[in-house]
Amino acid sequence: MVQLLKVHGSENQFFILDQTKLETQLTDKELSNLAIKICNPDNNILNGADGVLVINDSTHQDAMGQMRVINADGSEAKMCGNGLRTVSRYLSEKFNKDSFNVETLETDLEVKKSEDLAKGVPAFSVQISPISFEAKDLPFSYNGEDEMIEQEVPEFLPNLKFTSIAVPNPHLISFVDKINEADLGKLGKYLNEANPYFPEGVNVSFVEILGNNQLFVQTYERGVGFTNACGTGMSATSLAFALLYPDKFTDKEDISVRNPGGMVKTHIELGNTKEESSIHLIGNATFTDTLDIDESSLHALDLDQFTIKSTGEEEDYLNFVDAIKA
Ligand SMILES: N[C@@H](CCC[C@H](N)C(=O)O)C(=O)O
Repeated sequence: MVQLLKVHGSENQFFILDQTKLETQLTDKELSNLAIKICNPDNNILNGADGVLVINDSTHQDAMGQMRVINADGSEAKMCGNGLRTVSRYLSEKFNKDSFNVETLETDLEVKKSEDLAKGVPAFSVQISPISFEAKDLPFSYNGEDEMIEQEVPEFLPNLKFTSIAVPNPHLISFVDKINEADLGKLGKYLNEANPYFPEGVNVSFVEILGNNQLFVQTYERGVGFTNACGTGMSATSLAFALLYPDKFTDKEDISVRNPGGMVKTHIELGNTKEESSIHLIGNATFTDTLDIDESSLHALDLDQFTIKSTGEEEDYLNFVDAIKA
């Protein structure tokens, strides 16, 4: 028997698969097909998810495990901030450690257990790195520009300005007075189909500034569509906020970032260059259900065979969300 977990960070939903527990690891093709099937809400497995987080042994000694991120459409991303918090909790409980490194596709990231956000709402703080603004790292192409910072791009939407940051997955951010979901959906869809600007697609976030060090972020994710929250998106947005709105930002305090699924905190320290800045993302790591299945059924993608049990944690999370709304 193998056990998968259904988890979320700010209701950005994932299934965790610990490949180290399998006799035969799933191939990349099997992982991609698993994500497409299990994440599709029409298949009625806990209402689907935004992706699958795959845990492997680390390829070297400095990290306690490796995280891979497979989006709901089967594509692979370099990073996932909300997902990394849940993987950190999983590894922390597996190895009984509160502070360690997790290997991701581009680099090792420092993670550590934080104070619970509320009763029954465990939280982790994760480093978000590396940071790049360079067109080649997103990648994007627009009028031969090397970077896109508070740039008007009428081809995207008139009257808005856009900033693009890789952390290292790609983000396009626009600060708006009021989020227009229809515009966000249209632009997100356009930039994640074949288009001349972002050949590998991009996560698109619209941001409202609610006050000093207070943001609301909504994201249309590459490989997924609208999500309740995107951790790397809220992290890249917080850096853009610190750089573009110095009168509203202080590094003495965390930034509070609300999202449709709840709230996270980010901590930004600006560096000598913007790329040398540091970003930490702090938020819930909630395990909602366990899913048991024979390894053979998993390889055969016979997902009707899951035995599913609730952990009871979601009630505490929803109480926390009610409390922050009050
Ligand atoms: N939800 C994630 C980001 C997941 C990857 C993204 N869809 C991409 O393709 O870059 C997060 O919390 O960061």
